[in-house]
Parts: sequence; C-alpha cells; structure tokens
Amino acid sequence: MGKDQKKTGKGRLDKWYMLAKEQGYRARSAFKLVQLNRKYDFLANAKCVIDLCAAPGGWLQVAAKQMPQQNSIIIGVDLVPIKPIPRCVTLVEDITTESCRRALRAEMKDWKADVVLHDGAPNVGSAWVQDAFTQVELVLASLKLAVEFLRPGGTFCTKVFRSKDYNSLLWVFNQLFTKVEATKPASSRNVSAEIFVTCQGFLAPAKIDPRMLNPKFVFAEVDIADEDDSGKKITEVDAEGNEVASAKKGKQASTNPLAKLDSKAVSTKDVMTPTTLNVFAPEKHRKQREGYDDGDMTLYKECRVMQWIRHPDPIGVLGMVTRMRFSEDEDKKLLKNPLTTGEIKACLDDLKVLGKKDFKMLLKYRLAIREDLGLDVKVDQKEDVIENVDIEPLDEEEQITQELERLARDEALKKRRERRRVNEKKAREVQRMQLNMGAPMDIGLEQQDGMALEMFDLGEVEGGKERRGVSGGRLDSDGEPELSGDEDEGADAASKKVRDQRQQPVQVIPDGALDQDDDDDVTDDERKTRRLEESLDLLYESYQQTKLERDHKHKVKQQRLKRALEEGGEFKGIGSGSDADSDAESEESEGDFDPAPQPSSDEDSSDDDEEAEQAEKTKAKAVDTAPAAKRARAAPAPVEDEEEEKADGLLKTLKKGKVLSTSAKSRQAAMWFDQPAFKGLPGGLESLLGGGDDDDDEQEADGAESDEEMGDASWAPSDEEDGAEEEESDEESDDDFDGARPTFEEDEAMEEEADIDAQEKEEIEKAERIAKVGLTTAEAMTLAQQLVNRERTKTQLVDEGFNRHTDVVGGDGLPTWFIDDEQRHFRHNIPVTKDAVQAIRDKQRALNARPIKKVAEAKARKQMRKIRRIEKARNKAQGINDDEENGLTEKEKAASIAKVLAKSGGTGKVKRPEKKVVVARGANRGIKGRPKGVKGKYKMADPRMKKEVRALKRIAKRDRKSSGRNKANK
Ligand SMILES: C[S@@+](CC[C@H](N)C(=O)[O-])C[C@H]1O[C@@H](n2cnc3c(N)ncnc32)[C@H](O)[C@@H]1O
Repeated sequence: MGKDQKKTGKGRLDKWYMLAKEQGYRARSAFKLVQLNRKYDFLANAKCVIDLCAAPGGWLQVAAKQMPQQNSIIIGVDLVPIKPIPRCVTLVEDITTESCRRALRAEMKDWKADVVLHDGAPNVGSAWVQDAFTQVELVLASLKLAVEFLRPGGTFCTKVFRSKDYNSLLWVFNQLFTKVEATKPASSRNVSAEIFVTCQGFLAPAKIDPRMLNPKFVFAEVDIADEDDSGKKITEVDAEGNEVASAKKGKQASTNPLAKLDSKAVSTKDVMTPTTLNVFAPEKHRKQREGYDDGDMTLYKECRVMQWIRHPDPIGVLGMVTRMRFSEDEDKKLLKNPLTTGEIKACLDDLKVLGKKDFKMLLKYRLAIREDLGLDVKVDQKEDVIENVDIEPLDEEEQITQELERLARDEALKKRRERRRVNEKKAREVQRMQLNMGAPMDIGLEQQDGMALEMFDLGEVEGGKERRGVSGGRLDSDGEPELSGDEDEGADAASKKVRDQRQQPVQVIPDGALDQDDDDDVTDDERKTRRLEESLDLLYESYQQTKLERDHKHKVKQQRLKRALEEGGEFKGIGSGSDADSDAESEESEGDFDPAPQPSSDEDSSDDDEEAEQAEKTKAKAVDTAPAAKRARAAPAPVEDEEEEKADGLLKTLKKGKVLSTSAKSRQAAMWFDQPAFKGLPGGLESLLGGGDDDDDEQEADGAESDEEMGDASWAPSDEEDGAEEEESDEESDDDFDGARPTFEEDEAMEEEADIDAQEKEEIEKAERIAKVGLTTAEAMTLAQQLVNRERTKTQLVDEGFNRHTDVVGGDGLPTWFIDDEQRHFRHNIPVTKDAVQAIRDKQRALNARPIKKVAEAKARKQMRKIRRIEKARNKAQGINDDEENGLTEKEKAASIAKVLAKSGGTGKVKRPEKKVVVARGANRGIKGRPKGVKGKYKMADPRMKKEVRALKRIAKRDRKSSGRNKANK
C-alpha cells in the first residue's frame, strides 16, 4: 500500500483515519475490528489469536489491547514485515503457501487458536475483477488455516468482498461453523464492497472434504457454464450429497461481464450481471444498500462504442457501463461519421449523468449507425406485419360477442368516470360547507341535481301531517315508510326533496351491500342508494362539524342528549320535550337530520315494561352470539316485524336512519374491526372503538344489536349503566329538559369560556408547532420546495431519514470531537438550495419589517388620542365661533380658534424655527447683516467671544470644585 494511495484514494483521510492517528493505531482498519469485537465479543476471553494478512498491524494492536493481558498469544502473518508490536509475534509469509502453514505450526506447537482473523486484501491494481477473485481465494486459504489451527467452538472472522462467489463462501462457512453472520462495520466505507463475516462455534469435524476448501470447486461457475445443451443445470454433488459446484468439463465462465460483450453467441441474460439496469425503468432495479451488487465488483465500467452498437441489448449495456470509448480503429471510424455529433460524444463519455432523453438520443444514434453500417436493413415494419400476419376472419357470433364486450367495457368506464365526477363534486361541496361558503340547504339542492329523482321518492305519502307529525305515517309491506301524500302542502318541490333526502337513511340498505362493493349481485339501484347514503353521511358529518364550530349550543344539546341516554330515558331527538319546547327547538335545528319528534311519553310508557323485558332478553342473546351480533352492527338491521314497524311507523325507522347517518364513521370502524384479524381481541369491538358509556359508537352498536330484535327498546339502558348509574338516573331521570334549563344556561356560559380557552390553547399550540416544524430552516424549505415541485416524494424523504448508523454513536472514551462529528454526519444531509435560502431570507425580512404587536398597539393608541384631541379641539373651536355672549370680535375669535387648533395638533407649544449659529470667521469676519447663503434665523458668534465664554465656564467650574474641597477640609 503505497503512500500516495493512502492520501488520495477514496478520500482516505477521513475521520477514522484521524481517530486512528489520535489513538495510535497503525491503520484505520483497526476500528473495524473494534466494532466487530464490540458486536461479537470474541477477543475478551481469547488466549490465542492468529491474524492473517496483518500488516501494518492495526488489528494486532487492537487484539493486544482487548485480549487478556497475561499469557495470551498473538501471531500476525503478512507478506510484508510488520513493525514489532508488544506481545505479538509476526511472521512474513504468504498465507496461501505450505511454508506459512509450517511456520504457524512451529509457532503454535500444540496450541489451538481461539480466534483466527483475516483481513486480507490483494494489492489493489487495475484488474479489479481479478483482484476480487484473488480475495475470495485468500479467504478460502485463510479458512484452510483456520480449520487447522482453530479450537472447537472457536471464531473465524474474515473480510469478504461481496461478489457472486460470496454465497458459495457462506455455504462453506455454514458447513463448518454453527453461526455465520455478515456485518459491515460503520468504519468500513460504503463505497467498499467489503463485508465481514464472523463464523462462530467451529464444529471441528474429524474429516473435511478437501474440495470444500478448494477454490476450483467452491467458486466454479454455476450459471451459464452449468447448462448443458438441453438447458439443464449440471451441478456437482459432494460425498455427502451436498451441491458443491458445477463441474461441467472444468469450464469456468469468465466473471467479467464485459469480456462477453464481443461474443455474439451469448445472450443478454448471460452478459448482464445482476446489476444490469434498464435505463428506462430504473425503479425495477433494487440497489444493494451495503456494498456492491452480487457479481459486480466494480463501480466503473467501460466498453467500446462498436461493442455497444453490435450488442443485442443496447439498453442493458447503457445501464451497465459508465463510459464508452472510441478506442479501436472501427470505433475511430465512427468519429468521422457526421452522425457522431459532439453531443453524442459527450453523452458517451459519461453515461451515468444522462437522463431519459439522452438515452433515447443515444439509442436513435445507434440505430442510425447500424443502418449506416449495414447491420440493420431498414424495413417497413408495418408492411412486414401486414404481409406476415394471417388474420383469421371472425365469425358473426364472435364479432357480436366482441362488440358486446367492448360496449360493456365502455359503459363501465363511463360509469366509473361519472362516479368520479360526482364524488369530486361532492368533495367540493363538502369543502364549501366546511368553509361556510354554502347554506346547509345547498347540500340537498345540489344533490338533487346529481342524483336520480327516484332516489328521493318515498312514493305516495300519507298522513297529511307535517314532518313533525309523521308519526302517523305507516310502513308499507317492505318496511318502507309511507308518508302522507299531502304532506307539506305549499312547500316547494326543492325543499320537499331536501326533506326526503334527510329521510333517505330510512331506506333499508341491504346487509353486506356496504362491504361488497364489486359484488355482482348488488343491483345498480342498490349501489346508487349506497353511494347516495355514503355521500349523505359525509355531507351530514361535514355539516354537523360546521354547525358545531358555529354554534356552541350544539355541544350543550349533545350533552343533553347524552345525559338523557345515560339516564336511561328514551332518545327523544334533539328538540323534543314539551310541545312548546319542541316547536322552538325544531326551528332551531332546522336543517338538521333530526328525526321527527317521538310519540308522546304516554304512548311510549305503555310499552316500556315489555320493551325492557325484551331488552333483557336481547342482551342475553347478544352475549351468546357476540360475534354474530358484532357483524350485525356493521350493517343496518333488516326490518323483521312488520306489525311492530307499522305500530311505530316512520318514527322508528327514522331512528335507525339517524343511527345510520350520524355514525358512518363508527360503522366504518365496526366494519374494519369485524375483520378476522381482530377477532378474539380482549375487550372486543367496544374497547377497540374506545367505547365509553356515552360513546356514540356504543350507542350505535347497541342500537344496531337490539334493533335487530326489538326496535325502540334499543335505546334502553345497558345492564352496566343500570347498575352503575341507577341512583343518578333515579334522581335525574325525572328532570325534563325544561327543568334542567338553568343548569344548561350555566353550562352554556361555561362552554363559552371553555371555547375561548380552547381557542387560545389551540393558537398557542399552533404557534408552538410552527416554531417546531414550520419552514424556519433552509433545509425544511428545500424539502418543502422539492415536495411541491414534485422533485422528491414523501416516501423518499422518509427513506432518507433512516440509515444504518441511526443508532450507533459509540461512547467508550471516544473524543468529543469524534462523537460530535458522528452526530453531525451520521444523518442524511439535506441539500440546501439557493432558492430555499432566499425564501427563508425573504420570510425573515418580511417578519422583521412587521412591527411587533406592542409597537403597533401603541401607535394605534397614539393615533386614537390624536383623533380624539382634534375632535375636541374642533368642538371647542365651534363653541368659540358660536359664542355670542362674551362679545368677542371676529379677530379675537380667530385668534382663540387658532390657539385651540394649534394646541390640539401636538403639545400645544408652537415649534420655533431653529436658530443657526454662524461663526464670524473667514469670509464672515466683521460682516454686518445676514451672512451669505444663510436662510432663516441666525446668530453671529465671534470666535474670540466663543473662547472667552468657554474660559469663563472653565474657571467657574474650577472655582466650584476648589470651594467644595475647602468646605470638606473644614
Ligand atoms: C487491508 S491490509 C490488512 C490490514 C490489517 N488488518 C491492519 O489492521 O493493519 C491487507 C493485507 O493483506 C496482505 N496480503 C495480501 N495477500 C496476502 C497473502 N497472500 N499472504 C499474506 N498477506 C497478504 C497485504 O500485504 C496487506 O497488508
């Protein structure tokens, strides 16, 4: 290893180099052993270590330091002499030779080594591939020595260059050791293909098949050379029946992929190493994160231009080589060809920097040259196709089938497009709603345009009552609600549609329809219904959200509702209660999807007992059939009892609708958690949904569960609620909403305060967040700009955030400069662009230009005071003007007004123009009257006078001081 190489190659003077110097190691590679030992801890208890290829002795130093200090043997072997190291014996030998073995034997006598190390690397020359091959040979030679000198259970640690032979080596290691692991220590350069394999637990077999340590067998090619004419793979099996290697006629394929470029016989597959890149689909190639790709030992590759032009896989070659040269005569001829432009030459000179466009240009160039050289005959391919392809005439039936298929495809495509369009429209609408850009009524009106009319048609409605009174409505035989035909007479069609739409959830969606999107059994109508249903859910939720933000009372209402439910009272809908209340509330909740008011409590109470009983039964059943019930929660329950339905009328179904529409998220969650993966989780669905007593989801789940069997009883309190909150509900259940009004008013006030607090808190949090993750650094701005400009994807950013060093900055006595350096550089360095820096600067400037809040406030206060003062002065002036009593003359009035106005303009003092002092010196000496070039007031000062005045002041000062001292002395 020459001195020059050390200083220049691969930027050798890196931190490990510096650290090695600082800690007195002979080579930076010492840290590789330090790190390997930190991981596997093989040195601490070792009594005897053999280090093969040990010069200049870095590893020996580490071994001497980390092994037990007494009675340990450390032997280092290398081709070159190693300067003496305390406690180490060094030998100058070639580890592949018999003499080395003998020397070691002589040194070791009957001892066995605990550890054999090998860090051998052939001297790096230009023939990379050859070097690599020698390295694996060296590894095998070192293994041979290890096998001879290692004690059973001992450790062998070797460097290997990752190549296609790597796996063969691993296979051999695995035959001889119990545990084989490959590691790339942090101090090993990323650009280096080296990797360290630590083999622990030497098996020390009594007899080892010599072929296992013979490179000829171990590294014999298994790929193309292994295929016989029939394409069958020929492999040789050792005595134990293990596949050792290909042994076909002792033929070894060249490992140099470029060597095959001239061979026309071999296919692209043979030529290309696994690194073959398709320059037009680079993402298909997965790069090896650590070291080189298998079988690819060099980063830099070259080929001749003519090789590429002749090659059957030009794209593959483009992806593989770094540069193409015009080195031979036939290449040089190309230089004279006008097709070989300067641009082409430049592109061929460095292929790694090219983009898609350049590659296309190169391929075009290649085609043109091939034609020029007569390698390709230009043929009209189209004609060829016409000539060669016999198209069998289709019979009529096939034609029809094909036509039908095409039409069906078109239709499906059209539908999909339409659906997307509607969805987009809906999303826009939701956004508008969230931004308060539309009235809640708009939802329905917009939908009316987009949806088929029949979707909203409840058919003939009867009952003749207003929506509030639809309890008189009845269900038809399908369980569908029927409303009176003359309902809402005089109301315009649009509002009727809106109402109908609100009631839309009444429509019973078939079970499973929601989760079988592509099911063929689902009819178009059902699908439409489902979509409508989902969109309504979405719209409703967004509307609720908007409303919630606008109207804090809504929270109180919700609380009331929850409380009512907790108390075990029936859900009476927001705004139900006494009639008067009901009216008021229903007005308030206009635009809500609130169900119609419930039947009077009298009506209900008659059924209460029965329903409670029913509820008990259903609960018990639900416990038994929990999984089934859970499944049932996901979908609206079918209407079972027609009579019961009729008795409850539209009301009950609307409640279902309410459940359906208000908790679409819960339903989605229920569907999600119904998947088999979540089955058997402790706590069940409720715990997953975070269901507290007052949880909407649970209400829904309960509702759906019991709805199946018992209709309204679904709102009956659960057993737990009964037990835990019996007392409370006894007290409170008597309270009507009216009775509880004062409490709610207080609540409202508190809510308002809480809202303000929450807002402030939110603002503070927002500010903190901006300070933390805002675009305050150039790096962040760069990333943001790259994301916006689509130069980088989110995934890429996330990927770049991790690296193999993320968690390794070892302590043990390392100097702080080193640790600091590690922490700084073991991260992905985010590039900073000029634009980003400029953007940050602009932002900062804009920020600085803005006055701080307090200054702005003070200025505003000042301005306000001034306005008030002027206003006051104006009034005063008006008073003076209108004053007739004091008998002021006009002149006096004017003077007074001027005085008042002057006062109001500032401090009241009229600013006098400043006097200019002119020294009577030079041209001004002895001048009488105004000196030249002086405007305004002035005062002539004699320089003599000036001096005298100063002298007098000085004297006065001195006198003052001396009189002060005298006084003190006395
Ligand atoms: C990377 S250096 C080893 C560095 C060493 N582990 C240290 O920490 O100082 C590789 C060494 O392998 C030696 N080497 C290469 N081929 C060899 C062979 N056939 N026999 C012995 N040593 C060899 C070279 O002379 C070279 O010094």
